[in-house]
Amino acid sequence: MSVRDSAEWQALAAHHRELGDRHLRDLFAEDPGRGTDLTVRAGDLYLDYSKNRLTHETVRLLAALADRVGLRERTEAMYRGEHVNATEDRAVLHVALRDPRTSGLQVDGHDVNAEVHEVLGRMADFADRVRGGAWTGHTGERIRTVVNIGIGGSDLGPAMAYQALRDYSDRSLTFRFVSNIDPTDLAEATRDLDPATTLFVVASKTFTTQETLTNAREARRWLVEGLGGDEGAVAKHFVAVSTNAEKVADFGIDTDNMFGFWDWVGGRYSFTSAVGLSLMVAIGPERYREMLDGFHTMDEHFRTAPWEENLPALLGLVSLWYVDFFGAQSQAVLPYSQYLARFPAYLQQLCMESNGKSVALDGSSVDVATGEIVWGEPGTNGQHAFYQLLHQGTVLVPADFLGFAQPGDLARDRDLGDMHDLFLANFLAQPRALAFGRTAEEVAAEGTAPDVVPHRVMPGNRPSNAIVAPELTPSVLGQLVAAYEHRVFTQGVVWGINSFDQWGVELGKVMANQLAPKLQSGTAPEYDADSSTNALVRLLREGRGRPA
Ligand SMILES: O=P(O)(O)OC[C@H]1O[C@](O)(CO)[C@@H](O)[C@@H]1O
Repeated sequence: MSVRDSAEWQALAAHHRELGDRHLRDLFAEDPGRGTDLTVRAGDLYLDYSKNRLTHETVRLLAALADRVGLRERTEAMYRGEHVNATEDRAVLHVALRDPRTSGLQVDGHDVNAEVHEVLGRMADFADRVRGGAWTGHTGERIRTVVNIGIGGSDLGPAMAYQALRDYSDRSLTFRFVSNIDPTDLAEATRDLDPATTLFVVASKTFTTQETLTNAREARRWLVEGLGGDEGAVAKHFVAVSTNAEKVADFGIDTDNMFGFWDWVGGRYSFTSAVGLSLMVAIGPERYREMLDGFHTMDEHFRTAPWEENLPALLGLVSLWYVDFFGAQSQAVLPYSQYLARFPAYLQQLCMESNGKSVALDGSSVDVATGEIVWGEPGTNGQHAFYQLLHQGTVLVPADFLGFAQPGDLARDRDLGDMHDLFLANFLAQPRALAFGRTAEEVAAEGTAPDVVPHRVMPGNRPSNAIVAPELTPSVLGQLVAAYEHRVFTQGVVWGINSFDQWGVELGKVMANQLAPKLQSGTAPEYDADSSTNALVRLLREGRGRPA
């Protein structure tokens, strides 16, 4: 039976018909306790979801829907290591990556905790050696720059987190992240580097990804050439992070220098696996453990808290309320922290690769809307770019505002507290303006010319969440990312889809492999694709000075 036919879904539909047009101004006027009642705390995070178009009754109905679809049972099945990724017949155990227990959970005949901690130990040893200068390059010099080569889940997590936790990173080391197969990405990243002091971390779950292997090959060529042509240099300057030891060895990286993980870690859920190696080198094993503990705090909260007090579940259920009952198609994520500049990009993969699905677990087509377009920019930059549409446009865009009471040590040491207050004032003002707006009467009362009044009216009733934490520490970052991971899972369970596969990205990869020889060949190729692609191939070949 489709979730749509359930009594719980129908109750929400009926409730939406009653509540749909109610204005947040009225909801706040009717319920003075709303601004503190519709909030929840988990770990260091405080979620205020009162500026959403809902009431306590909505939350009760959404919680009933979560029960109806068996969210609790599905969560337990995931944490137990059942193969909840049915289309790939795999367990989904990213929560085990941050579990502080060093042994116990048995899955498919393996002690998962023990294996996780063995790799974490090796990572810590390696990170300490690079940070302390004991790991030296081919010429005996210490490493000064770490270049992470990976894409998707093997890039976005560490790249986002490195930026988020710069305040905690070893400033004597430089970190760069190369992902795009556009040759300019690698060329720019290595342009001013000395091969003798550069270490490459090649991260790829499968170790078959075209972008990563091509970049890694070019990086190796650059390194070997730069160090006098000695292939022996590779061992000191390349380490791998992967599940595929065979392919790592084929590539020419000694598997002693490989940090493994497992097929039960999905790419976009892999940043707390060995994929976090570059980050661990940056912030050190101790801070890294604090981050893992932050993840674990949220994992336990999600597993145990009742839905109405469950921060990730509420995030998922409230967003679903907009997607399925208000027809919202996108979700803005607006971090008021420059350190979180890459957070929206990270969430794009997490949310859209997970829940951009139109087939249910049983193979039928879904009959409810799924997924959302996730996007955003750090405040206040976004305010001067796209907020106009959020305030007065015709589309409904629920937004998550993220804010931190303290700006971090660097800004604090420079005594920039007043500046941070201004920043926070913006963080407070925007959701308030979105929710409550400004009426025509209010605009006219300010002496606005009558013909301009309609242009200056702010309709309000635009929903948002505020997520607040004391400071962006490693632990808080972990809590935040885990909250969004479980938000995605919550949505996926209600929608009845598999949030852990990504078949939709395969076809483009196959076609790219078919088209590459047509661009590369020295003679005019056979034009056997569609007429549009054929014409574009011809144009690009001409542009590259090749016979078309
Ligand atoms: O880590 P790998 O195997 O190189 O894959 C990179 C990315 O490619 C995808 O498979 C598809 O985009 C992602 O899920 C994954 O994070």
